[in-house]
Amino acid sequence: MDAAERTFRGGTVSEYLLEVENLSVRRGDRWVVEGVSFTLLPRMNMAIIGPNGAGKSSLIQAILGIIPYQQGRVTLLGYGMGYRRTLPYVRQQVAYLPQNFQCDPRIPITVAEFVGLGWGQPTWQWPWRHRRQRDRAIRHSLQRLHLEHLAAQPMSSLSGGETKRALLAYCLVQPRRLLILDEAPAGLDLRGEQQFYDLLETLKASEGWAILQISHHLERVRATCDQVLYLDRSVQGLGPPEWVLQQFAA
Ligand SMILES: Nc1ncnc2c1ncn2[C@@H]1O[C@H](COP(=O)(O)OP(=O)(O)OP(=O)(O)O)[C@@H](O)[C@H]1O
Repeated sequence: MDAAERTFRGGTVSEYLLEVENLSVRRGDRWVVEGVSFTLLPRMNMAIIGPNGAGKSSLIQAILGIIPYQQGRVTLLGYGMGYRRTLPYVRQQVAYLPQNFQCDPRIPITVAEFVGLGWGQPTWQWPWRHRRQRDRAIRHSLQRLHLEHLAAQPMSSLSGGETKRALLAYCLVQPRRLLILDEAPAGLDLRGEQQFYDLLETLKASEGWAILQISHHLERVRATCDQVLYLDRSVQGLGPPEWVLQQFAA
């Protein structure tokens, strides 16, 4: 049941996909994120920009529950991220593409198996009942990313560009509402980066994803994003790309 459905059933939830309220994160003995608030609408593409060490990755990791936050509130699809009962449902709606992802060669996982990790059913259902459905979803996802010929290869043997495509296949293997990217195309050459973003735009349009992305590529942010958040521990600017980039990243 998502936020729209809960509204339909008479609940009082907002139209936002993601709401971050007054979030503060401590790492070691320092506050690295302080009092950050913003909202994300369905299908919106928002970039988080800012200097090195500004707290961008920490903010995203706290939103995803990878690291703890000390103050504030995160609401995804109308559910507080702190509720264990709804967390598996909420997590299934979100995919995260980390910075510099590389599969450890000591982990013997094939590309198809890796993509399958993105496919989830509620935990109370028996997994083997869905095996056919799952295999079909993996095959379809690999086909869409032109990775069928690599399905049985170890993940760790893929090139940088192929690894990014496998990550997108992982996102695509089931319907999702939100993609969170932490400098996802880092490490690709210019052509690879262009191909990655073209693919992302195509999939965003076809899948209806909202995107929250950390980026240092200001020209691309200007051309493709709806909103920009300039972070330097706290929010320095939030608004349309033209305005934020002119004010804070000139
Ligand atoms: N595991 C950690 N323990 C302690 N401090 C950390 C840890 N990880 C990051 N930090 C510190 O938190 C601050 C914010 O780091 P973070 O990686 O969130 O910034 P960022 O804006 O994503 O940086 P970059 O653009 O360089 O990737 C930095 O000062 C960093 O040194």
